[in-house]
Amino acid sequence: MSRKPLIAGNWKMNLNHIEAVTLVQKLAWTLDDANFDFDKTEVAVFPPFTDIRSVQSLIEGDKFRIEYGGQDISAHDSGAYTGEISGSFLAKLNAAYVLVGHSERRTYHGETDEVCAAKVQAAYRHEITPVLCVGEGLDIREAGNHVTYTLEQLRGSISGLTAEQAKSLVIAYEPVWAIGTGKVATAEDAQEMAAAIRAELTKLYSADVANQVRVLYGGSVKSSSAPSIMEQADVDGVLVGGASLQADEFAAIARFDA
Ligand SMILES: O=C[C@H](O)COP(=O)(O)O
Repeated sequence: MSRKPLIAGNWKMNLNHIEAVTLVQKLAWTLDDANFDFDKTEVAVFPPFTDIRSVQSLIEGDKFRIEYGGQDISAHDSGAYTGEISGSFLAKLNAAYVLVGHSERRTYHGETDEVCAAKVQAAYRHEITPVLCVGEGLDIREAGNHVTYTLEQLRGSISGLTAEQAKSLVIAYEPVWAIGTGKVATAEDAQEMAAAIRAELTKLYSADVANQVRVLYGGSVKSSSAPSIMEQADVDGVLVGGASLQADEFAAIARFDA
């Protein structure tokens, strides 16, 4: 079963819509100059909501083969939910992906597994692929409970998901202690969790479903660490934060096998 690698850049709350256009242009040109093979590896960016229309216009206008998505989605489709963004709005902007349950949403906005499960469902209602984020904090890792904890978070966040839906799911394992800290989990840590996630999906669904799900690693990924992470059998991509804000560095991560 061959899963197409996904190199995803989560800009978090960085770059306004003008800066967004500059970055995407530079990224596309850098990859083109390097004869990047978009058939072999997918590249996606997750800009702030206010940037997405500009990013869409640029990508569609210049026929760049870069995908894009939202950093969050409302569990609701419309109504009195001030500040929230409906999946229907993201779909109208041709967003291919949406992040769900990023640790910063879970930590600062109190998103529970139940909320994440509703957001995953909202994404599927609007034919957007969710990139579901899971991962443990430092205390849990140090106590050696990281696999149990992360799998429990996974089960809670995909509750109600059908096998058909699960096949296209993307899961990002992001150990919280490695996010923005410069501490990268080892490639073996990433593989251990990616394999555990796939084994859990086999139990919940089937080996066929589990083999189609893409599992990414995220947490302080740089162009120097990406190749060994991407070599791992169960790791299908990376979710990059800080390093995705520099076109050259993000392009170098996408060219992990160059
Ligand atoms: O979504 C991305 C992750 O939170 C990783 O961020 P980072 O690469 O800045 O550590």
